[in-house]
Amino acid sequence: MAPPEAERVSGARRLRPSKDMTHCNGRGGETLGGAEPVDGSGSCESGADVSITAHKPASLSSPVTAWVNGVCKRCGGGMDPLLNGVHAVPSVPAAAVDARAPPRADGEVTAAALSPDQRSDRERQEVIAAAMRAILNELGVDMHGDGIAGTPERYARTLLEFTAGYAQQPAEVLGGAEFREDFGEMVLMRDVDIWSLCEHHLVPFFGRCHIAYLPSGKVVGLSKLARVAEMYARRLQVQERLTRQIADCIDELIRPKGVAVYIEATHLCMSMRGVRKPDAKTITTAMRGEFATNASLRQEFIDMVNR
Ligand SMILES: Nc1nc2c(ncn2[C@@H]2O[C@H](COP(=O)(O)OP(=O)(O)OP(=O)(O)O)[C@@H](O)[C@H]2O)c(=O)[nH]1
Repeated sequence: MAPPEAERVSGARRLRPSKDMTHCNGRGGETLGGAEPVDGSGSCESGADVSITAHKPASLSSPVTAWVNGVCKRCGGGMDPLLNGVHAVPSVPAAAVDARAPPRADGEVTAAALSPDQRSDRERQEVIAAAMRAILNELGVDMHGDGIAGTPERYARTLLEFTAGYAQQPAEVLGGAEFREDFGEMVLMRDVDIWSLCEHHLVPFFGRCHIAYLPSGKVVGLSKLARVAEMYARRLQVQERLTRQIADCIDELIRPKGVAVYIEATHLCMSMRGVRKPDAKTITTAMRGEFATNASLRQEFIDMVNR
């Protein structure tokens, strides 16, 4: 008798087998052929909104049953986004695992490949976790330990946090916190910590950002300057682009007489790998308006930053 189709469920549920299923080999590894379908066995404790299909693995005497956060408690294996690895597959579109973003003329990395509208946050997390599980499997990591078992899901949440800035828009970040004020001198916010991921190696770069502007009839809520920096830092970046984006955003949103941004950062891709120069620091600046045209004002800004 042909096995029933997998049912789409969420929360704790029963698993039903499908002939299209890939199988657990008890090691969270390769696909096995010829496993017996299991009629209505298995349950899921993950609460994940995915369709999961299950077969009785050839190498196991009882069916795959217990899933916790997408991890099989029997073998530590998970869901293979490439449909050919580990024993269950989340029901996300094939396009969901295509990490290629459409190229943009200005070379900027967009979120298009990371957050298509058709996918929920939960689905995105599952796709990333599944890809991470495949990577860990490929590295030969034993996924049975208490600490490592939930790492793919943990990593997915972390990566989404690191890139949360893609979902934010400048106007929302500013939130209308502009106040008419008769103050035309330089406002400088120093020492804003930034943590970002370099788009080349996906490892952190971090440092300090200093933002100044010359008000033109209105001032902006101080926290919003730091929020603008945070929004752009929480994306895959290069330091130069991050610096430019912060300056342009403030320039366009509040139309001051000038904006200056100064970032000093350490790139772990240069410290813990590659050329291995842990003390190297990169400084980038972006000057707009009077900061670009008035050398003494620019110097005053630099002096205040380095004071
Ligand atoms: N301009 C710029 N370059 C960066 C930034 N972050 C990382 N990089 C550089 O991006 C470059 C990528 O160079 P590739 O030759 O493609 O990569 P790679 O073989 O890993 O290079 P190495 O880091 O030299 O080992 C490296 O030189 C990195 O130092 C950044 O924020 N700005």
